[in-house]
Amino acid sequence: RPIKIPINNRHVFITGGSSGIGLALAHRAAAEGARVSIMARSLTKLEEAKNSVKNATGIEVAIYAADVRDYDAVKKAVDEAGPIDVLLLNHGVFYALELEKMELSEVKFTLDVNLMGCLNMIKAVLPEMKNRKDPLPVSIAFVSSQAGQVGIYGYVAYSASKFGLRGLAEALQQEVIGDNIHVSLIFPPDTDTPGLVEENKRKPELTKIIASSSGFMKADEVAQKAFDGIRRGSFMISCNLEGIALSLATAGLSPQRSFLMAFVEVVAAGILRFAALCFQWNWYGSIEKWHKEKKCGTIRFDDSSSIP
Ligand SMILES: NC(=O)C1=CN([C@@H]2O[C@H](COP(=O)(O)OP(=O)(O)OC[C@H]3O[C@@H](n4cnc5c(N)ncnc54)[C@H](OP(=O)(O)O)[C@@H]3O)[C@@H](O)[C@H]2O)C=CC1
Ligand SMILES: CCCCCCCCCCCCCCCC(=O)[C@@H](N)CO
Repeated sequence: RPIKIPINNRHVFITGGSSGIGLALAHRAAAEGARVSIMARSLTKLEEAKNSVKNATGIEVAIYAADVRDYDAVKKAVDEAGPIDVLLLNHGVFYALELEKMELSEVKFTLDVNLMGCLNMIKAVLPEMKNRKDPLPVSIAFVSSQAGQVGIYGYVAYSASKFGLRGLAEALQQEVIGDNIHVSLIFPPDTDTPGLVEENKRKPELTKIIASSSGFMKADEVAQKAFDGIRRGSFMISCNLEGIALSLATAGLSPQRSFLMAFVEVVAAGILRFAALCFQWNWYGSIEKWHKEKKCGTIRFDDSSSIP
């Protein structure tokens, strides 16, 4: 059933709040009159973020330096910050690279930060969130990715971590609904952030081709969509038009609050499966073409290298 989660005057705690989407979320939360706390590893980046929010809104953000992989550090930060009304699990690491070229340590790092990091946070926050005195509904929201709705070339480890969040969120929602806690998953497309600039430096060609099926957004637009969805208590929050299609096509057995959206999901299911197959046809076409070109490329290279 529909609900409304207020943001104004509530405590919003954002992991990875010192950069990119997290920083945009911090700006927006402050602008909406929330008390804001941000957490990340680098204290320098946290202080810069604090200043930038202060300059833009006049609001003093609380900062916590901790690694989400370290449960004790996370627990200490959360205890210091006090009761949380909106927990935004936004921290994340990503490199686009074929599994073959990725070190196993990088795979493990991705899963540890993106998936276990969220579980550490939730374990630390949940007891106090459940025992809150305030009867208002509260939120736990995850920043996933469109690569957490469909597997994409180059994102083996990353997609695994983000698909993991979906299972986590579906199960968690059933466990916490009795405490008026509402779970959301946010699914951004490629978004203009320092993290993406870094990722683009060594992104496989095929990852670029396939990911370009969806749009490109500004971090601030993603933050706006995120808070609109959190306020409505939406389980799945899409950020652009392709994202809406993707969420409808992958609705599966996830909960739905809006009767209108439930109706659209049912009616659109067949045609969206058709659209999904067209996308797959296209993507596998690109993969086939790329392999062919690569083979030709090798032959040409071999030929020229045999010329003295
Ligand atoms: N940009 C994009 O194209 C998209 C991004 N996303 C998702 O959005 C989220 C934010 O991405 P984006 O803003 O681009 O990333 P950025 O790299 O710009 O920022 C990541 C933030 O997470 C923090 N962080 C990273 N590792 C840890 C850790 N172990 N413990 C605590 N904090 C950590 C970073 O701070 P520090 O390094 O100091 O710890 C930083 O504040 C991620 O979950 C990402 O997967 C989803 C779709 C698209
Ligand atoms: C049936 C309808 C289908 C609709 C179109 C589907 C389009 C899918 C495109 C997926 C793009 C994934 C981008 C990941 C961004 C990200 O997370 C990174 N920048 C961070 O690593």
